[in-house]
Amino acid sequence: MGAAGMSEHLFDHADTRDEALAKHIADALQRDISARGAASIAVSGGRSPRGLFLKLAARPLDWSRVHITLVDERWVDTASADSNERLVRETLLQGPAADANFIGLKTAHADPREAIPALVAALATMPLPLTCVVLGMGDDGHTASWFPQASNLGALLDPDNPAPVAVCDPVTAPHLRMTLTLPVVLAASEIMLYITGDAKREVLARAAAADYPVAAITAQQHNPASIWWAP
Ligand SMILES: O=C(O)[C@H](O)[C@@H](O)[C@H](O)[C@H](O)COP(=O)(O)O
Repeated sequence: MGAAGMSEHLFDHADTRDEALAKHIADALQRDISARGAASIAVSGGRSPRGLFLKLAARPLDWSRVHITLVDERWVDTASADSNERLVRETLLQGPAADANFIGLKTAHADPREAIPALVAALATMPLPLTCVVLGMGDDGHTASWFPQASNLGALLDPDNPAPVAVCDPVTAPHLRMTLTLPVVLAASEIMLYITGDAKREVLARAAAADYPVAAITAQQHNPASIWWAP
């Protein structure tokens, strides 16, 4: 399924995949803690990563030196079942990992565009470039909140976009979104694509030919992603 340079980690069970990826991420975070005193990660929400987050939270790390943010967020109250922040708080920011520094992408602003200056300032407090970015992918080939029908998709995927975050109206999915832009993701030390199920594996395989937004990750060779797949 991969383009040149991408490594594939294929598992028989989601549980073993999650265990292996949690260890891989924790090792990367530990390397940055040792090398620069702090580490950073952006994680995706959605339905898939609950098991990964529970396993990652259980890894022994000095979590007070870890900075966590989201790849993207739905513009809903953080108490909503659709909130990615809620998922991260309930699964990843638990036990010792509750000491991590978390920056959510949802503010109290009714209009997400008004939140951008505050979010840019908040993200600038993280150790950058990010140590890891964990991307999910939708059946329509979106990743982050880079949705195929979004009117500003070109800007979201512009490698020279100076804005680290942007608002996206997905058109084909509920809720306005706040999302990291492509340059922030590509600048990370490691990009992981976290993919579950045969249908998504097929989407990934045709991403470049179909010009899906996820091809901005899979068809570039500047910073090849690793794929972590389970049925
Ligand atoms: O908030 C979101 O919608 C996401 O962060 C999004 O990019 C997600 O990773 C994919 O849509 C896959 O979502 P599922 O895991 O729910 O299939």
